[in-house]
Amino acid sequence: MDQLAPTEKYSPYRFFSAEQWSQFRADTPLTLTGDEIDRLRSLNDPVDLEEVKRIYLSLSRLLSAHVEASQLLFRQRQAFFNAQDIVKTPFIIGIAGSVAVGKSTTARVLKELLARWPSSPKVDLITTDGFLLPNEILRRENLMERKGFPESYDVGALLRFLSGIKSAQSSVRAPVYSHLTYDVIPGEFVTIDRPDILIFEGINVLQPGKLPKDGKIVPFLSDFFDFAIYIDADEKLIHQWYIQRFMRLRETAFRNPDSFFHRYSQLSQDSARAIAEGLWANINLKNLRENILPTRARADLILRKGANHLIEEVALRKL
Ligand SMILES: Nc1ncnc2c1ncn2[C@@H]1O[C@H](COP(=O)(O)OP(=O)(O)OP(=O)(O)O)[C@@H](O)[C@H]1O
Ligand SMILES: CC(C)(CO)[C@@H](O)C(=O)NCCC(=O)O
Repeated sequence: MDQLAPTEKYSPYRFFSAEQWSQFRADTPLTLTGDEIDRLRSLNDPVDLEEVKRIYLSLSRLLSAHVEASQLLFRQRQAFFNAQDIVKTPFIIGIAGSVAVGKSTTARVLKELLARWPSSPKVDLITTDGFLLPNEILRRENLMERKGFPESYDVGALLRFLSGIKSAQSSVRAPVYSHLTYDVIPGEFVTIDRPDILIFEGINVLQPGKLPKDGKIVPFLSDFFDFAIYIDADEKLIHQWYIQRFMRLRETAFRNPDSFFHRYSQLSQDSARAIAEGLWANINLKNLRENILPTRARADLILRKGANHLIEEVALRKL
């Protein structure tokens, strides 16, 4: 693993090729069909049944072991306190990585696989996009070019949300973001009601908390996580995926007059590409280098993708 495994002996991780990793699937059954995978895939991400078998079944088996262990610990603590009234809290999985690296596809595939475990757990998925400050505030604070940077999120709301989930509150609300309008949808929320597992996905989930207004240090979002995954790839590849996705969206979503990027569907191919290159270089790449990649070493598991979006290497933290 060129960038990940300089000297494994002194690294907190163990490194596996995709082939080695796939062996850990053991007898985990394949519970998804090709059609179901087609529906879960994001634009541009070629995940298929082979990839689910190669990578995701072993991951599902590993996560099942973690969930079981945390339930055992929960029961032991109940016995320790001799208290039956302690409520079980959801197991939270964080998924981090660059814009356009494929976090949403991974999160959706995992959600479906985990929900198909024999115990049929209730699995919910939330992205941190909903916790971005509305464009109105970003404009006022001159932060429109900083969308996705730590200061563009409502960190207090993120922490309140996770702390509500972790304290087993019923009906915890999360705001919703629209990629079409490029803004938080006013007054729209999803309600999360005591799931067994919550998958929490976003570029910022492994970042330290710092309230934008007063710079005060607050807890890490990941203090609430039971397991954290980082999706990794060479920055040149992610760049290519971002541009390809933008150019595809230009032919599809941007045609919608309600799209924030509608004007880019009217531009020539070259001008649109120049816009995409600018957004990548000035916002997303900067954010990757300054704020996202530095959080990689905080993950329990790193999935490293190669040229065709397929995972080539896996790093698992030694306990
Ligand atoms: N401007 C847009 N218009 C419509 N859909 C978009 C737009 N930008 C992104 N999307 C879609 O919204 C989803 C999430 O996009 P986002 O930029 O949050 O991706 P991400 O989660 O950072 O990247 P990925 O899931 O690829 O890691 C993806 O399926 C993407 O294809
Ligand atoms: C919403 C985020 C920050 C994260 O998903 C990202 O998709 C984004 O909009 N980045 C800002 C630059 C851009 O438009 O690509």
